[in-house]
Amino acid sequence: MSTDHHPDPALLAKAETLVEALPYMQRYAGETFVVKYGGHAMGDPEAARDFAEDIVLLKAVGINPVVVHGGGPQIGKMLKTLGVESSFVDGLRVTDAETARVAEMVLCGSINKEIVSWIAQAGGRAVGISGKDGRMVVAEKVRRTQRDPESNIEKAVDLGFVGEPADIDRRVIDTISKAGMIPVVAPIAIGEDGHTYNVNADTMAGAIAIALGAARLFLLTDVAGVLDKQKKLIRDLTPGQIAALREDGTILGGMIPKLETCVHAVEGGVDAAVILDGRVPHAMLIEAFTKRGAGTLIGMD
Ligand SMILES: Nc1ncnc2c1ncn2[C@@H]1O[C@H](COP(=O)(O)OP(=O)(O)O)[C@@H](O)[C@H]1O
Ligand SMILES: CC(=O)N[C@@H](CCC(=O)OP(=O)(O)O)C(=O)O
Repeated sequence: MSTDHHPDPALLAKAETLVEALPYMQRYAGETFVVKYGGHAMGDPEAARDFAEDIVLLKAVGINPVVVHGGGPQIGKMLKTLGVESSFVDGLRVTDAETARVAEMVLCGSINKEIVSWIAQAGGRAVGISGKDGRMVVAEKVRRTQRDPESNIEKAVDLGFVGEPADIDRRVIDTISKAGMIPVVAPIAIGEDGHTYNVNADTMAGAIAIALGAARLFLLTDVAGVLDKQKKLIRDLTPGQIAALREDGTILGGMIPKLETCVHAVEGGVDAAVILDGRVPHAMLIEAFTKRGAGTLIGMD
């Protein structure tokens, strides 16, 4: 028997990490975390394995994780293979009937089932669904206008079958979560008109987070979080500060709809939304269970 009372420092550090996580685990037990896994964050198999382990760990400590995934780059690749032209307006893919068919095939088919498999490999039980299943998400057609550069007149642009959630029935997700399983949702919805609608994955995740009264909305992407003009990570933001950063041109491109989703979510009752780097190993665990956190946290003033 050892008489040494000082354990290996490396083991002690591991134990301390677990103890540091305890108050966070206690705080979040029984709460819902909605996690959006973006198409860009999805590329690397190693990162995908870490992501799946984090999700299974959240479930194991009594949190209800709900995964909403993207797949924009993968849809783009398939459309190219099939010779279908694709364009974007304000970060939204213009979706005709053929594009909607391909988006549904890629999102609900290969990507959704791949994530379900990763979670299974990490020891969890995931159920892959789309917004159509159980009539969970009923979408309405997105209406946009654009200024014509020649006449300077605002004109309506038809994005086709691009939808935004108008009505969410949480029963399917609740049933899966209560059964000890993890819902994995593809951002495809049904319209009142019976058509298939393509929904931006950030928008879908935000709407589901509000409907579930989630404690956290995590948006996993391919940057460290929101960066300032010097490319330094901004750790905390409020809706007011986001409006100012948009005004001065710090926030551009895909970050604009992402932050709109975050503001909408926290104003809709989600405690906080966090933009995280999905390429960083275990970014979600660092954010949820350590004092340091990771990424940019958006909360109310
Ligand atoms: N201030 C900013 N901080 C961080 N990223 C920004 C900022 N402004 C614009 N971006 C861009 O937003 C991108 C993330 O949005 P997007 O490409 O739509 O992500 P995803 O495909 O994961 O949903 C970043 O890769 C970056 O190019
Ligand atoms: C309407 C619309 O733009 N839908 C998106 C859905 C996928 C998505 O949002 O994927 P990421 O999160 O990986 O970008 C699209 O067709 O690309």
